[in-house]
Amino acid sequence: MRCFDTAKIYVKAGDGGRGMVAFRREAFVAQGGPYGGNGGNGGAIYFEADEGINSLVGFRKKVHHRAEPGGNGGGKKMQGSDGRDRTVLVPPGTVVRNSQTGEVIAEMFAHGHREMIIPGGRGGRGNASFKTAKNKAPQIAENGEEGMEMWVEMELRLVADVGIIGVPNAGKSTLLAGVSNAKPKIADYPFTTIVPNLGVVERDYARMVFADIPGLLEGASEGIGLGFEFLRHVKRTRVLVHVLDCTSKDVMDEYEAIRNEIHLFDPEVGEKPEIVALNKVDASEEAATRALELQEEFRDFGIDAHVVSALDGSGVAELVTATKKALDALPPVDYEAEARAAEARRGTVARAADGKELSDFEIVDDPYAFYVKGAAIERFVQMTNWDYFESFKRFAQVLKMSGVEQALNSAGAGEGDRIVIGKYEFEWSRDNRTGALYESWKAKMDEKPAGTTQQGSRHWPHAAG
Ligand SMILES: Nc1nc2c(ncn2[C@@H]2O[C@H](COP(=O)(O)OP(=O)(O)OP(=O)(O)O)[C@@H](O)[C@H]2O)c(=O)[nH]1
Ligand SMILES: [Mg+2]
Repeated sequence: MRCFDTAKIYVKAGDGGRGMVAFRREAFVAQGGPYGGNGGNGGAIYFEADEGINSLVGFRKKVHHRAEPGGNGGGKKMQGSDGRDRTVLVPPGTVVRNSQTGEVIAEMFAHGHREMIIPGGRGGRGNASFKTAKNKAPQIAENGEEGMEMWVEMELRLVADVGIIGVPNAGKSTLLAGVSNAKPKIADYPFTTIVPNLGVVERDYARMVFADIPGLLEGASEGIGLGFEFLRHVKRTRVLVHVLDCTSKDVMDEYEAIRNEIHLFDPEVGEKPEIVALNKVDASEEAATRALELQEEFRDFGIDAHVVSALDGSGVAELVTATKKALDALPPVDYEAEARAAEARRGTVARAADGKELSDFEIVDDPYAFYVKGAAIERFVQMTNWDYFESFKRFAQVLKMSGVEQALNSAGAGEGDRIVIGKYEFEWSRDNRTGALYESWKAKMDEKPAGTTQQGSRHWPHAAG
């Protein structure tokens, strides 16, 4: 079964720009201070609900969505430019989940609702930012933080005011086509409609959105048949139009079956105002007579039932008028409150390393290497620019301060063992005197092919420790 109301896409925030190492060189300034600017921040990924879009089908063609990286810092303390944000437009009613964890990260209900999904990577600091009383001429700068990437799953929950429900073949799609501009699939066998159709109905200068809810049948609330998927769509409608086929032998049984399903699925949905359409009265004399009897029966229950023919349109205008009256009687939807409530229901998307300490890590080893796993230490390593010896020394310092060095030594890491932190791999050495550090840094720099940078290289080993 193909379903067009879900999609899976890849989003990535922009990487932060690299910080620069530069020194002031001006006539009459004898000892120029550090003058390297910070990198700009990467662009963020935003989602925005737009009523001009009514399905997720377009995301089949466009799967990857990336925000712009930040610019690198320049000399004269020039800050790199911030990367442009990327906004992904989705139809109102889209629920966005982290596809790995299943966690809901945004609910895009009202038109215009805009939300940041992933923050951009932070710009790396240039050497001007590293100046201290002790080190007046730092030769150190950071890489920008990598922008987070994520696969997200989107599901379109219809935002329809009116849900058309009924057993298969009752005439739901025919009714939707009759009242609105929609062109649903209509055929003389059950389950023609497997994707909910939406139709916009204009009445008295007001707009109502009708949804043709397909495939409701007994057992649907337990996930049997097609029903369960679509029952979810009924949730957000405000009024139900229940279509009955008067040519059927057991109209009342069918009515009860659907009511039971809805009630089992969600009692709250069962509480929504319901209007009954006694359909197909044009089909035969019997159907017309039966319709009038049924109308009486419903009246006894206090239910407003309309005799209609979705096919030739008789009674349909009155049905729409009654539907509008039922809608108008309900309190208006407070979309802003809904958006606030939705936001309160979930946590904010934070950078993985935010709020984490460098000392929050664990050591995992296998025959290949010792892995140091911790969001903050991984970010630190990723942002280290190995081109500068001072960065390398700072790295060695951080390994000591955070307790990583001690943990690796206790775990049995020995001379020449492989250490992996995030995407970077190192060779372990217990000798961490400055001279030894410098030798190993220099050896690796010389080894590096000319013209390459270390950015993004997975296996550029360094001695450290
Ligand atoms: N005579 C007559 N036939 C109708 C009427 N309404 C629908 N039909 C016919 O009934 C059959 C089913 O109609 P649909 O509108 O596809 O029914 P549905 O409820 O959407 O069915 P599913 O999508 O399969 O659940 C089609 O052959 C329609 O032409 C009506 O008012 N009179
Ligand atoms: Mg249908």
